[in-house]
Amino acid sequence: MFKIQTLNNIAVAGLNRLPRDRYEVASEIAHPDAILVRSANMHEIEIPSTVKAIGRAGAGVNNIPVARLTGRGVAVFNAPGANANAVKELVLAGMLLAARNIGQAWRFARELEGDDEAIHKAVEAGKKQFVGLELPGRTLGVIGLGAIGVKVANVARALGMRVIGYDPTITVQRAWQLESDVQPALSIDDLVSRADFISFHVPLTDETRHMINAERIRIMRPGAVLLNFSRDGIIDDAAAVEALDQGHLYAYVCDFPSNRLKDHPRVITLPHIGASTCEAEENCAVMVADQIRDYLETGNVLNSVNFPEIQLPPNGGYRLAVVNSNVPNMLGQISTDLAQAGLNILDMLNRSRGEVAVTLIDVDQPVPANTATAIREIDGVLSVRCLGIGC
Ligand SMILES: NC(=O)c1ccc[n+]([C@@H]2O[C@H](COP(=O)([O-])OP(=O)(O)OC[C@H]3O[C@@H](n4cnc5c(N)ncnc54)[C@H](O)[C@@H]3O)[C@@H](O)[C@H]2O)c1
Ligand SMILES: O=C(O)CC[C@@H](O)C(=O)O
Repeated sequence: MFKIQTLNNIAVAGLNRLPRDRYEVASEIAHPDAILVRSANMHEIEIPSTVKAIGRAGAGVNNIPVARLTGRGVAVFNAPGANANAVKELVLAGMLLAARNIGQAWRFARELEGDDEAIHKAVEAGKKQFVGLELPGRTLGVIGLGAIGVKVANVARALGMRVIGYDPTITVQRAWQLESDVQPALSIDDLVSRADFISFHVPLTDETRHMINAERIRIMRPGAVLLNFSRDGIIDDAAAVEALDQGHLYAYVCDFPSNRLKDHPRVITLPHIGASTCEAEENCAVMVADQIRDYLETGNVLNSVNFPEIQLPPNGGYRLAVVNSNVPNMLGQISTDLAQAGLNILDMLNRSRGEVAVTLIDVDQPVPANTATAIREIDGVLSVRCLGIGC
């Protein structure tokens, strides 16, 4: 029986991918084999030594201590692209909210008082405060052209906007998906100096933290709009508020409220709902539950942020799944231990990524406990699991 701990609400469609005759799933559970999480901060919690995998039902993994877990041989999975459409739609809504002053206009309308004739008069007198602008012909700059950024760029093109993008590590797959008339910016400075709307779709890392600061805001076009549906910390909020107060920026739309931002008249904050649609929550939960199940049952790895992709079709026999440091002579030592136990290797696959390697070895008989222990004790081996029939 595998034990799965959930740290956040995970859509039922995903949990249903884990058959209850083989999986126990609960928010509080002793000795979990894997953890399913959305945005809960895992940096501060103790992750039990029994955990072999973390499944992030979403894109960003900055809430997970990935490097520490890699050192322990724990695989971290996410759900690339599974919530991208949801975020794209909210970014589009954010651009329209800002361009047409919808928040302020709505508040004005809600506060109208008197009979209908008085309201009609106040409407016609007051609406000039909310004159907005249209999107066609304006320039959108997209920083980060991954699953979300590409969708945002393409939908803006479809609306008649000019689009420029910046992503020094764009993948070939994403480049193929991008509308051909999206122009590459030379640098972040180049992009921010040419855009009317700037939308961020990068992970939060040491490199991207405060990617937008006072210096970069100074080179933005007067009246520019910032959209942050990426992560709190990508934009220096204090610098953005100062530029709004000085009238240099027009609006700031973001998914990360704070005391500084939530009541500002030119800021629209939403409570981190970029991925909060039924469709996105289901997509993420199903994708990540399938990946966790595959990893626990077969050792195969798909969509991990720290482990190499590895796929060895299960043959119904006995499998050893080893996670080890990516250093010389690991395979030699492991196969020597197997040979000493009289086990014949039927199939084997080894893949590495950075400092970590995963080795899947199918053998003709169950792996004796003392052989598994001997392999576990090899210097550089991070984890060993015996999988399949009889293990
Ligand atoms: N608001 C929400 O609810 C919500 C939902 C989903 C994702 N997100 C955030 O959005 C981020 C992006 O999601 P995604 O699914 O598009 O991820 P992704 O991995 O598909 O794309 C991220 C892109 O950013 C690029 N990038 C990395 N560093 C960069 C840099 N310094 N400059 C320019 N580009 C850089 C990468 O090359 C990649 O193409 C996530 O990491 C997460 O933080 C937020
Ligand atoms: O789980 C969520 O609701 C937010 C997910 C989002 O921030 C992500 O990075 O995918």
